[in-house]
Amino acid sequence: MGGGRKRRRRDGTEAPSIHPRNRYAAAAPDFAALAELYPSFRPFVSVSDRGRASVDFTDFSATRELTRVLLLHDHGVNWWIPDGQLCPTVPNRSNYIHWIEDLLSSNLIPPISNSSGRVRGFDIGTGANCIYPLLGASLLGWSFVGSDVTDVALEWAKKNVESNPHLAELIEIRNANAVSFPYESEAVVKEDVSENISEPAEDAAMQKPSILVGVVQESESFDFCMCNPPFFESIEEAGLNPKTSCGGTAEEMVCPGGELSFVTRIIEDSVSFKNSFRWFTSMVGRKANLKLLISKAREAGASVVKTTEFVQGQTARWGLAWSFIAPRNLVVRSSTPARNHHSFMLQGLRREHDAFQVLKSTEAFFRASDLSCKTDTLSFSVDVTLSDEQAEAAILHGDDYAGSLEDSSAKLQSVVKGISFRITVFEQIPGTLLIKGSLINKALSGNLRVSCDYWHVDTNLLYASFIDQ
Ligand SMILES: C[S@@+](CC[C@H](N)C(=O)[O-])C[C@H]1O[C@@H](n2cnc3c(N)ncnc32)[C@H](O)[C@@H]1O
Repeated sequence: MGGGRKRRRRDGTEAPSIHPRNRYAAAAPDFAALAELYPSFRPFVSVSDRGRASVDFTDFSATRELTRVLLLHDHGVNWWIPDGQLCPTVPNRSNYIHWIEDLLSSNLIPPISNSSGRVRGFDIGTGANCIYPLLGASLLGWSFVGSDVTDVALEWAKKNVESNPHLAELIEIRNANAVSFPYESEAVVKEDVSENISEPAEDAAMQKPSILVGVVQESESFDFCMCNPPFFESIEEAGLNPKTSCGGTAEEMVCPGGELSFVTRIIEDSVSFKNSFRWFTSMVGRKANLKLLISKAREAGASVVKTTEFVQGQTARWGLAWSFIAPRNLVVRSSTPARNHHSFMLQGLRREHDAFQVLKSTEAFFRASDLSCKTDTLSFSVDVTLSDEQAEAAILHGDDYAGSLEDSSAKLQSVVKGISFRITVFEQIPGTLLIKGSLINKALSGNLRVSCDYWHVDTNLLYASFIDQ
């Protein structure tokens, strides 16, 4: 999210960049230095005539050894997986962790009470590699429940936790097959009705393992859940990327209905845990599915939906987050006048909070929401642009405030393009700043209210974030 220098794709859209807090953002792993330090890694590193060290990513053993060495060297984590299991790429997986960190630190929705005071996450389908709990615990001290359904994943996830006594207290591995019955998952109930089958819920659950319902206990609460779902409907669809060999068995990569079905079930289950999770999140592999899932989360009653795009080699991946918790700064759309500018004063600021610092904070604030920003330090202004998805989400966001969901799909179809606004910071006297925002593309008359509301919501949050400082 945000930060870093953005690359442009051929179609002119911005390519996502590595998260600025990712430890590999400044410099990619140094294979030669790692080979010096770790003799077991040495056979997998070749050095060109020009002295450039490289690793053959089409070799599973090389990819796995690189992951092992990076986890050990940079994260102090002991790790291994058996042949053929999905091998995670440490820099890519770290981006998802940092995006969640951004969601948790945003003021958008209030925190949920958590007795330990420690961030607690639920990793759906943690895999044999257990990568997200190991990264979240080692990088940020978070605690996790990691669930899975296959024997090999459960066995190796546990082994990976036990090999790290310093993290073992923080990570619990849970078998999602061993659900606590009886339970009534909406998904199961709906299915029984639609197929007119009078099977007991247990039998239906045997066919489709539980995801959250029955796995999460009633008394539990989590700051977030995350998931790298089985993306594909068949192993043929999963195919093989000839440029890499990250392994991955059918159990890991495939499920009936693919990611759309899997993440839909998470959304359906999330309704039963509206107040037990602050954020529900999942990775999504297809843009078309992302759009459908945004709508499904809204239909399920989510009050906030956020998305991001992850940098993931040649393959595009998105992050989807939703919550049922009411946003802190409610702006009632129907009563918000359709203005194309808005301003407020910040008074009594400390000396170090001058116009320049506030301008930089403004930029950082919007970048943290994954909006594209261009700052002009001469005019003390920052231009903020929403992507099409963000604009769509803004429209839907607004509908919830207005309390009407009926016309949301119609509005979704009238795609809003090119929403951007300018925030300018004026220093009135030391300690007093005027923050002014105005729409840049006023030609958007039909969507002016939406754009203005989006800006209005975010400037309220912006204001709140200054007050918090
Ligand atoms: C794509 S893998 C992700 C593994 C790991 N989290 C990663 O990012 O490399 C998906 C995982 O979901 C697991 N899975 C499938 N159905 C599940 C369910 N109902 N509950 C929990 N895990 C499930 C699979 O066994 C597999 O380990």
